[in-house]
Amino acid sequence: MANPKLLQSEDLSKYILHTVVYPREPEPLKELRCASAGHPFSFYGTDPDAGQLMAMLLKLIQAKRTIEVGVFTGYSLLLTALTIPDDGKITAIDINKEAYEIGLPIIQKAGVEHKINFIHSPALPVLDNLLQDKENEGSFDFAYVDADKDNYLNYHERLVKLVKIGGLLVYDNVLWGGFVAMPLETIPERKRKRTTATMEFNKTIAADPRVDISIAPVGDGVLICRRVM
Ligand SMILES: C[S@@+](CC[C@H](N)C(=O)[O-])C[C@H]1O[C@@H](n2cnc3c(N)ncnc32)[C@H](O)[C@@H]1O
Ligand SMILES: O=c1cc(-c2ccc(O)cc2)oc2c(O)c(O)ccc12
Repeated sequence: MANPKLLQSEDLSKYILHTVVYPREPEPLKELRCASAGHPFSFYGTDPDAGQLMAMLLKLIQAKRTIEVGVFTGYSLLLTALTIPDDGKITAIDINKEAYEIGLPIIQKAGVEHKINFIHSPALPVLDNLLQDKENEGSFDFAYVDADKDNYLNYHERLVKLVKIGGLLVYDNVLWGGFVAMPLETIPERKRKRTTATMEFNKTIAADPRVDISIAPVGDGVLICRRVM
């Protein structure tokens, strides 16, 4: 299903998905997307166009050691596992193991489970724990965050230390369906807290000298940060 989200044009979204994204989507990812479609939160899954960009970034930096905060049924996780080399490793963290178990048989069938260390936990203590060991500092090539939006700044503070200089930190949903650019009073009340958190996050990252940045308006808005110091 096409999702007009940011482009505001269902036809253009459909065009992009059907012309350049779906024809190149690996079969296991298609299968995982279909297996997740019946889930009440199926919209949580990383958008396939954002996924395509993510795979490109992983390849460009030849990522081997990655970390993911927010797994759900595993679309972005499987994408990463299919993209990094056979001896690559992904530390993947989520509080929801049931959702991960929906995608797990497909991950196993794709022959990439050995690259995954799934940690069933809130992410912050896991990141803090990793930082207890100095050896983990600057040891990751790539980090992907697609979890509780209110914590993005907390994740950034930890991940920027865990990712090496020259490595990438990628954040999903930074344009939050376009709400970040709307007057607050026009935004449904239940969406306001996350909208202000996302606005605050974007503003803070824009002023963070430790990273180069770019927002790609694919999916729901993907912020790419490159650690520079
Ligand atoms: C949008 S979904 C992730 C989608 C996933 N990247 C994909 O491609 O399918 C967000 C996930 O973040 C997880 N989550 C929320 N709060 C969390 C926290 N504090 N620590 C770890 N995971 C969390 C939720 O359980 C949910 O599975
Ligand atoms: O509508 C959502 C909500 C989330 C979300 C909310 C709270 C959490 O603790 C985690 C995730 O994430 C979304 C998402 O990643 C997306 O691509 C679309 C919509 C939502």
